[in-house]
Amino acid sequence: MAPRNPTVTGAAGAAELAEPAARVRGLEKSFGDDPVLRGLDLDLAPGEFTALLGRSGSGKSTLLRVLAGLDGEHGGEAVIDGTVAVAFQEPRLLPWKKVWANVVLGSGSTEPRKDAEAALAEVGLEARADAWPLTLSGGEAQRASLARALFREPRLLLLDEPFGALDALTRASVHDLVLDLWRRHRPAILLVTHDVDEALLLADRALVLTDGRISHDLPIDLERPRRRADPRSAGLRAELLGALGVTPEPAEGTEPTR
Ligand SMILES: Nc1ncnc2c1ncn2[C@@H]1O[C@H](COP(=O)(O)OP(=O)(O)OP(=O)(O)O)[C@@H](O)[C@H]1O
Repeated sequence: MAPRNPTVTGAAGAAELAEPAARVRGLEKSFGDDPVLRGLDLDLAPGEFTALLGRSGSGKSTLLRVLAGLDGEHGGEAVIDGTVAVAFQEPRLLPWKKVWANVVLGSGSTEPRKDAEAALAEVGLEARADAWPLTLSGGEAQRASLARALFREPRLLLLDEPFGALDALTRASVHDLVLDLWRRHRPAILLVTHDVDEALLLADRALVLTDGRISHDLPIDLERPRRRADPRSAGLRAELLGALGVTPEPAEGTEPTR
């Protein structure tokens, strides 16, 4: 994978960094007569890891789709400063192309095989470069999907429940991988998740989407050890669960919010 864009250093780079990776103002989105997003405002800072929580049907995926430019018309403004990449819960790899070809698909790389191998090595999947996507395990497919998303060095990486379909052990290893990739490439990340503990583990900031707007925008202690169920996050955890209408439980572990 190419190194991060060197233009982010120096005076011009500082000005570039000051621009939010995404700037959303008064975003409105309806399906038929049903409004989903109702005047939503949001800034995502460069390099910031943000988790987006909200009850089922609150519009999280709709917001991601608008940011990714995958949805048609909307009201208000959504400005993305730079390249955007998306990874979904179901890795959308083309089954008729080998894993390596999926990674560099549409990238215009002049040395696609070499570039794909480097990107796959970064996610620990170099041995599967010549595999067909349908032969990958869920965790492997998600790693390939991350390699493909990061290959373009996006300034904004949108993750729509990318860990949702993985078993607990695989999920933990992909969590570690995402944190590692984020630290190395430093895109701004917007992660949709139903799991408050996952948000507290991974993100710098937690948002809750309620009634078409960001109802809670909570910073997470950046100095904390990034581990599950860290007691320092207990107050914030209770606040987020309260915002989602879930009764907090004292037990550790995953807290589904649907
Ligand atoms: N293409 C579409 N056509 C019609 N309605 C849609 C469409 N996409 C989403 N919706 C509706 O918009 C609302 C928000 O959907 P969205 O998928 O954004 O919610 P979500 O918060 O991501 O939900 P979940 O957590 O269950 O994935 C829902 O009521 C959904 O039925």
